[in-house]
Amino acid sequence: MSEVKIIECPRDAMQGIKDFIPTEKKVDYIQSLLRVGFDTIDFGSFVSPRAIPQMVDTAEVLEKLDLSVTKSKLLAIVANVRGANDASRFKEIDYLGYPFSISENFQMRNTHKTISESIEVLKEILEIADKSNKEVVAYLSMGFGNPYGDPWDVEIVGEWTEKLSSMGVRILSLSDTVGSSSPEVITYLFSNLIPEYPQIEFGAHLHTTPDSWHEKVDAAYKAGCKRFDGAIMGYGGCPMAKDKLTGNMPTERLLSYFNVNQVETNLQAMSFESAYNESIKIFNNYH
Ligand SMILES: CC(C)C(=O)C(=O)O
Repeated sequence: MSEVKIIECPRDAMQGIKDFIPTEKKVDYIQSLLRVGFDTIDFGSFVSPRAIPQMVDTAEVLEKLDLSVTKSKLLAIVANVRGANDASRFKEIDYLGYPFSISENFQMRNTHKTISESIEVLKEILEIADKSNKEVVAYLSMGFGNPYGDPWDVEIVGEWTEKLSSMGVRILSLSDTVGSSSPEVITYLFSNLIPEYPQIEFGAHLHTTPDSWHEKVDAAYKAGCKRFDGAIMGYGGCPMAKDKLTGNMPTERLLSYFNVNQVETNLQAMSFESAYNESIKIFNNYH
């Protein structure tokens, strides 16, 4: 039995790559991840192809995956009601991931909506998920700090957690979209929010520079977080934050942390190695 959930995010790794990665290559890469035993694969997004052209073939990728080899669940990111409706048609998708930024500036940049408009969107997405037998994973983007000039403090994060909880969100991933978190803030937030909201599964969607991955994971794990997002080699980052683009938490670092600390992840080492090689093929060839 795994003691932590690891969510692999090929979507976040690929979404900012300019060269179009052919659908078959995406399928091979995601298919290799499906064999590893990750709790969830954040495999694609149903968003405007004008905003994120790389993800235009998410539906086609999904149709080509062989899901008989896996117990991993599938998560697709949606940024509006249209995307949620598109994703909800696929019974293979378990989770609709909704990025909700507590930075007005970033929310506008990411979805062309204000925070209060985005809350209305989230209400509708929760209803769509409910009707289509899916669960919403809400991401509190800029959850650990805000470099875009909007007010940010831990009380604001607490107020938004309360609001999302009252709306029925049951999985809330604090998201460090631009890698601005510090171990102190990570510790403070998880160790206060987790006991206060026992009905919520909290996750850490961390972005990081190579020198600070360990202190971030260590802070989150020791503060009680059991759900971690990562991407092999730390590829990717949010294209809407191009001025502050910071890579994802490298999955191999997460795994080494859990290995050293004897935390069971139940991942298949050999399959992870093949997936690692598959992802290197992609990221060496497409930029
Ligand atoms: C959609 C979310 C999870 C994201 O990729 C980010 O905030 O970095």
